[in-house]
Amino acid sequence: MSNELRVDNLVTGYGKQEIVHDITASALPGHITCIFGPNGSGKSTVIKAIAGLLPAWSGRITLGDTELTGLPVHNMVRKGIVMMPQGGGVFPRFTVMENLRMGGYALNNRDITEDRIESLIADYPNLQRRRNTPAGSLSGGEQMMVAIARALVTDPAFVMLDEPSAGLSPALVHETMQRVVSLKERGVGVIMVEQNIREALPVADSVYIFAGGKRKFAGTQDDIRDDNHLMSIYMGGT
Ligand SMILES: Nc1ncnc2c1ncn2[C@@H]1O[C@H](COP(=O)(O)OP(=O)(O)OP(=O)(O)O)[C@@H](O)[C@H]1O
Repeated sequence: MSNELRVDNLVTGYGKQEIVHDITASALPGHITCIFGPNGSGKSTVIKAIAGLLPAWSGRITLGDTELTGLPVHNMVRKGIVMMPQGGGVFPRFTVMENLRMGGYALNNRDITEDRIESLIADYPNLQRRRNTPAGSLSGGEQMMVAIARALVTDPAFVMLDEPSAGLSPALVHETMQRVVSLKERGVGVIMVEQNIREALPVADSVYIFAGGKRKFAGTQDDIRDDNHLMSIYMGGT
């Protein structure tokens, strides 16, 4: 498929330690692809490799017909793939606007960056009001909004979110998932690593489960719900 983001037979790790063993997965624009699995199963490692933060030891990363394997982060951003790290990665001493401008660094065009920020921030009234406030003084939920908005400044085709619900109250987790759905509605492909399966599963168009650095399941949320064995082993019986 022309705009499909794929990893094929990905192997990677840290130092000499192989963490991800031959994982194949794909994601579509305008879809939410969720990756679930126990702690330490390699979920974050896979999305770091897709983002260009970790080299692929073997295997391929492609977007449609474009080869992405081996590209550094700033080139991945130019190809339309951005990642929001665990915790959002917002710089607390910088203002909301300064954080958003950092999202546009790879564009290398101040006017486009400013225009994009203005149109994005219009969707986030809380951030609009606090645009000159240091991000560290915002609530956890607002900081997550800064992180998501910052990921959108380059107008990406795919956004990878590493545990966006971590540390948020149940109400904010729900709001964050609604934001994720709104990304999909804009046509953005979302790849989301999540521990909060209860909130994330209902918004997922496709689901992967990783365990021990291997792919254990690929399918839809309905496939998972129908599989009692999977539910009890990997999903905590949710
Ligand atoms: N920077 C690093 N250096 C060395 N080992 C690492 C590094 N980051 C992660 N690991 C190891 O890689 C393995 C997989 O970690 P990863 O973060 O991908 O797991 P995960 O499935 O995302 O789980 P979690 O939800 O706990 O983050 C773990 O054993 C972890 O200790």
